[in-house]
Amino acid sequence: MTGPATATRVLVLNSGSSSVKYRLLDMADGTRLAAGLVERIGEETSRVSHTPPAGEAGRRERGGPVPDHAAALKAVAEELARDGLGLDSPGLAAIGHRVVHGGMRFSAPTVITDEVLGEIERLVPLAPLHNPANLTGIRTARALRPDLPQVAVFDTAFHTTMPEYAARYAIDVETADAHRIRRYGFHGTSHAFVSRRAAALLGRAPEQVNVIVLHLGNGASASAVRGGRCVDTSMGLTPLEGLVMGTRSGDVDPAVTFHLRRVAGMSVDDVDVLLNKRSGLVGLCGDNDMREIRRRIEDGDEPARLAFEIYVHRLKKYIGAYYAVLGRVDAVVFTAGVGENSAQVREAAVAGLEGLGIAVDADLNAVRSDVPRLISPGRARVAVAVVPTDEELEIAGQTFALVAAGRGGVDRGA
Ligand SMILES: Nc1ncnc2c1ncn2[C@@H]1O[C@H](COP(=O)(O)OP(=O)(O)O)[C@@H](O)[C@H]1O
Ligand SMILES: CC(=O)OP(=O)(O)O
Ligand SMILES: [Mg+2]
Repeated sequence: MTGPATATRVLVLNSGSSSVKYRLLDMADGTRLAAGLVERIGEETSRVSHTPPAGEAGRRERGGPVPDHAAALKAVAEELARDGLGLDSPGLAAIGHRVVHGGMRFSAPTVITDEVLGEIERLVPLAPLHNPANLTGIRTARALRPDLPQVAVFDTAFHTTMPEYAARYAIDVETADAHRIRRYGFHGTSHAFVSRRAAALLGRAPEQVNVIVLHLGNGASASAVRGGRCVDTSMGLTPLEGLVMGTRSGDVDPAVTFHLRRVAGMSVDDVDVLLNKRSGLVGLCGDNDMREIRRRIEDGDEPARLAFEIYVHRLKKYIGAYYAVLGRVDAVVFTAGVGENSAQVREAAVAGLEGLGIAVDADLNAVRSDVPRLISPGRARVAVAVVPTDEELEIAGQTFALVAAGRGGVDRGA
């Protein structure tokens, strides 16, 4: 086996509740060696799609049940081995894992020890949809390659720079502190990557620009980034707060919860499921895919139209709020599945904001492309941009930098 001096490959695992996304990169030159997705884990109709070094043309797909995350990781290892890139192949320097909740403690990528694993476990109640899957991914990968550094890259890390007045909720301080209740924020790996790329698109250093990043995927969040540091973000204690999402409500009056308990006799778990899984776009119109919602709107479907309007109204409110927070905004940046692909969402979200210097050029907005691009009119005071996110690439970069430097992550204590 090649020694650590020449090991430059990083495997990234992004374990979701029912899927595992993975990518194998050679960090020496940034080559993507392989990538893939295991979907619908735990169902009869699971699917493994694997893209080998040859690229899309060599893509392999197979069905058949993948009962759990351990089986999913085994399938990933098998697919990689078929390309001669198995977990025991020479050159693998580390495995980087997306971990959604890192609490107050982890503000940088961190080498995973038993103790770090215990802390991620302790944070499960704050990210019940995400951290358990992340943990299974880590445990399985460690069992397969116990000798290899495994690195956790936290969604919350980028947001640890928020000032106290943005991170604290206005609730009784003792209760909040006793139960670690505060705004943590999520999708930080994406917000960090996209805000940096946006600065590059403007031809300036990240320290010189203020940007509003709108990460609109299944989960969605906004952040205000001043000079490369996050100063506010829309997700909170958990990834439920803020924007309207595929299945999550985003902001609601917390009294909705008491009301449903008292009046509708719903349990806390019922309300949890309602707000996390049966709300957002799916709760409003039955569909959580923006493409389908747009098709229905074209056909004159009223619930789909209203769902769309609620979605973009919330987005517009956050753009305005973060404009006020930042004072000066250099760019409003759209990213993730909806942000990168839906010209209608982008147009509707900034409609009427010309007074703030924010507008899109209809022709530029209509262009379909997978590279970072400006969509605002030439002379606009505020640039509006589409910048594709790449969480896996960012995780690989952070993982490799940490391993190459041969040191542990910043650990600020509990
Ligand atoms: N062409 C498109 N037009 C509008 N929305 C799209 C398009 N392609 C993908 N999307 C949206 O992107 C969402 C998924 O975003 P993505 O960032 O991949 O999600 P996640 O990583 O959170 O699972 C889908 O729910 C879909 O609504
Ligand atoms: C934190 C979060 O919401 O992640 P995702 O968008 O992957 O669900
Ligand atoms: Mg995502």
